[in-house]
Amino acid sequence: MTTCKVNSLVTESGAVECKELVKRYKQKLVLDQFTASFPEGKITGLLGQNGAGKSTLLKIIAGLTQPDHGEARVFGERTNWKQNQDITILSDRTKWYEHHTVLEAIKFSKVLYPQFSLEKAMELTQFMKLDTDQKVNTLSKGQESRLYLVLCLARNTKLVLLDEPFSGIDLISKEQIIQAIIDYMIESPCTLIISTHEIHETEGLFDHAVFIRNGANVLSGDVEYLRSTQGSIETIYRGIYR
Ligand SMILES: Nc1ncnc2c1ncn2[C@@H]1O[C@H](COP(=O)(O)OP(=O)(O)OP(=O)(O)O)[C@@H](O)[C@H]1O
Repeated sequence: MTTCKVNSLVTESGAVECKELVKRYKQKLVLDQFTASFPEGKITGLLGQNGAGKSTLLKIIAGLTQPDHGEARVFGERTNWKQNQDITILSDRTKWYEHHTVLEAIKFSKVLYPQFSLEKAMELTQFMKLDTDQKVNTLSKGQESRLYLVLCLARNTKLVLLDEPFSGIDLISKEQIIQAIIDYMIESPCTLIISTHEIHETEGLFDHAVFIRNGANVLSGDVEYLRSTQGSIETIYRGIYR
């Protein structure tokens, strides 16, 4: 497949604008002039194979790591620590609240984040079928992923970055989580960027897609437009990474 960028049909301004981001770890080039726009109020799938640079990119957008070159702007501002209250990031390596119960983890989040909604957290906890009295360190991987998602979504930030929220989760749980995200977006619209290499199950979730290969944006655009011109997201993905 040829490398190209598709102009999005979405007219909203980019909530996140990345320009010529370069990131190296020692000699390894991880982001290579990465440039992309992530539309406001939409769900963007950040798609790519293992090691493509997805997590690194999300960390730069969240201001957790700095690029060597280029810039990321979130709602018009260069990423900085002050935006912490406006950005939620769910990292696949996050380990939170291990000795707390689910309810204690929720209450602790309320202390940490002023905008955190206890009401929304309890609603999501019920939907995700989590036992509020269970200790976090006894949760299965799938239950743990559900809890992290509850804690992220209840923070009510304008930008939510979910790094591999579906990894290690069974199909039914995945579908429930996807439904929870869709419901959440209807009730509390925000800008959501989700990194994943699980295209098949998540295809219907995305409004916008960015395909990253070897740290570069090789294709991006409105999902409906991509589908109408190039086929399903899964077909496009196979074409890019085969
Ligand atoms: N702190 C680090 N130090 C050194 N190398 C790193 C570091 N973080 C990431 N890398 C390397 O950067 C490359 C991109 O990693 P990254 O985690 O961003 O990819 P990814 O697309 O999120 O992968 P996956 O889908 O497997 O999670 C990989 O080769 C990884 O080994």
